This record gives sequence, C-alpha cells and structure tokens, in this order.
Amino acid sequence: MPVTGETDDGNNNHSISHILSYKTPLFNLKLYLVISIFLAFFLLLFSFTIFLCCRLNRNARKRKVKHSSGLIPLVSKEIVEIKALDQHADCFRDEGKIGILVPKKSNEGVVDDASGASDVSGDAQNIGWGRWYSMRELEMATRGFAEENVIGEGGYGIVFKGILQDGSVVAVKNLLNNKGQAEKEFTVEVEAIGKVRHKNLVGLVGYCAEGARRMLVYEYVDNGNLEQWLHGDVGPVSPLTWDIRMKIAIGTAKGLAYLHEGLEPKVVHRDVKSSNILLDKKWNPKVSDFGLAKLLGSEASYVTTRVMGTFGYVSPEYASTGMLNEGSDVYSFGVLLMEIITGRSPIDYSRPPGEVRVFLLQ
Ligand SMILES: Nc1ncnc2c1ncn2[C@@H]1O[C@H](COP(=O)(O)OP(=O)(O)OP(=O)(O)O)[C@@H](O)[C@H]1O
Repeated sequence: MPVTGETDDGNNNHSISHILSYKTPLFNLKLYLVISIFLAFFLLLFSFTIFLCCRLNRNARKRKVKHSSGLIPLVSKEIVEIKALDQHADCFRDEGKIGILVPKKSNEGVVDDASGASDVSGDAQNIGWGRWYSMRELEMATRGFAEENVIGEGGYGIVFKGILQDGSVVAVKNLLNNKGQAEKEFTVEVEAIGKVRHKNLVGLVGYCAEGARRMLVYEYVDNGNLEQWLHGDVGPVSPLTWDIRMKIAIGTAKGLAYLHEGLEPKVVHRDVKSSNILLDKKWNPKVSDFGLAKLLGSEASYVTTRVMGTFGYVSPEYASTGMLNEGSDVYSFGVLLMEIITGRSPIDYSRPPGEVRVFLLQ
C-alpha cells in the first residue's frame, strides 16, 4: 500500500543517513566524510593516471618521430619556449585585420566556410597564391594521418609527410586546436608567408580549413633541420663542413633579410632557432615555422607585452621591453651563428644556473 511504502522509504532514508553519520575510527570522522575523501582520492588518482598515459603517449610519439628516419640524426635536448613579461596581454591583438581566403560554399557543393560544417569534395581550389585543400585530400595524402608519416611535432601541432595525387611531396601541419591557438597560428602563418616565395623560406603551398580544423601545407624539405645536424647523433665526424656551415648561415641570412627588407609590411619571424632551419639534401637552408611571426607596417617597432620566442635566442631588449623589430631576429640569428660555429647549444642545463644561456654576453 502506498502509505506503507512511503513509511518504508522514510525509514530507509532515515537509517541510511543515520549510518552515514556514524563516527568511524579514522580520526573520528563521520562515515560520509571518509567515503567522500576516498572518492576524491580515487578520482585524483584516476585523473593523474590518464594524464600520465597521455604524456607517455606523446613522448613515445616524439621518440618515434626522432627515430623514424635512419638518415636524419636524433636530438637529445629540448628547448623550452618562454613567455616572459605579462602573460595576460594579447600579442595578436590586431589579427582581426587579417583576411583568410576560405572558399565559400558553391553550388558544386565543394566547401564550407571557416566556421561552418564540413561538406567537401576532393577538389582543391585556387586561392591566388596557393591552393585550398580539402580534408579528404590531405587524409589521402597522409594515409589518414598515419603514425608512420609523422615527421615532427612542435608546440602548435603535428607535422606529417604527405604525397598529393599529382605526386608532389608536402609537409602537412595539423594544428592543435587548443583555445583558439590553431586559429592564431594558422592566420599568422598564412598572412606572413602565404604569398611569399624565396628559396630560403619554406614555401606554404596551401591550407585546409574545415569546421574547427586548421592545417597548413608546405613544400616538403627532405633533410631534417639544423638542430638535428648540429646536436643530434651524427657519428664521430659531423658532415657539416665549414663550407656547408657557411652556406647554411648565408642562406638563412638571405631568407631573414628578405623578410625584413623585401616585404611590405615586413615580417619579423620571432622564433629564429636551429630547429626552425630546415635543410634540403644540398644543405640549402629554409627558414620555417612562422607561427609567431609579426607583420610590421610603417611603424619601426611594435610593443608587445607578451614576449614570445625560445629561451636562449630571444634578445634581452625584446625580453625586457617588449619592443619588437627586426633587430630581435638579428639577435637570434647571432645566437644561431655562434651555434653553427661552435656546435654548442645556446641552452645548456648541465651548467651552473648563471651560465645556462651559453652565448649570453653580459
Ligand atoms: N616543410 C617541412 N618539411 C619537412 N619537415 C618539416 C617541415 N616543417 C616542419 N618540419 C619538421 O617537423 C617538426 C615540427 O615542426 P614545427 O615547426 O611544428 O615545430 P618545431 O619548430 O620543432 O617546434 P616549435 O613549433 O615548438 O618551435 C620539425 O622537426 C621540423 O623539422
């Protein structure tokens, strides 16, 4: 009967709450508190295990990447990216001005817009300076973004080797979509080097923007990066002769000079370092990774309150004042030159704290 049922429920509830409020021998805590503490502990343990698994997976992938090519040497050190000064200001504040060409949906049913849903055929579209690639096309090129096609992983995404239908080899950077970072990196790179062609700058041949996913498609540079050749396991004798080192230094300088002097607005790269100098089989250098680049119009300098770059390469002036101009790249290039000449890494954590930045002149 309903009345009895209600009474039973009431009794049950009462006895459960009674049991839960029992004092346990554990510091005289009430039972419900002990249960809550255990639950919280297991939840923490579970989250930590998941976090650890993700980290291990990521490291395993990085290790796999570094071992994936028999010819390109391994690198044992890691360079940390620094964000000095005020972390809260927005260094990308004028990005709204940048217009990205994403083909509009057409009657042929080809594409979506940057924020829309995917509705894509395999056709690529001409975007003026390069091509727009569909996700399907890039999936086919990289065999579904297969692990064996991973050539590297940076702070902003994973880079895959891909072969397009016309047989051309490309590098596809699949940008990580963390809090709009993909959009920023994507916008900045397209704006900075989309239209730019120079033998010492990596060529951006196109991009893919479908839904929230952003990918950049570059010419493939087939001989690793300078960091790997300087600090990797190259055997007893480095293949980098003085002539080769000169060629790399001069080529890099030409690429940077073009960014600074040959373009309007000029482009400040902001992350010149050995791992961003790609090399081809003839040791021609190509400056890559324009994700932090800044376009400077008529103004000589730009003040940013969020200093971006890589520890050891960032100029002291830029780090302390936030004042950015091409001089910041020139300082980083100076560090790079010292690195090329000495074969030493600009950051050496095995040294005493004051000497970690190897080339810092006081
Ligand atoms: N066009 C390319 N051709 C061949 N390899 C490339 C190309 N672009 C990037 N890579 C390789 O992919 C890896 C990751 O590059 P990416 O620019 O994303 O990161 P990074 O410069 O190593 O690190 P970070 O972005 O954190 O500074 C690097 O090892 C680089 O050598």
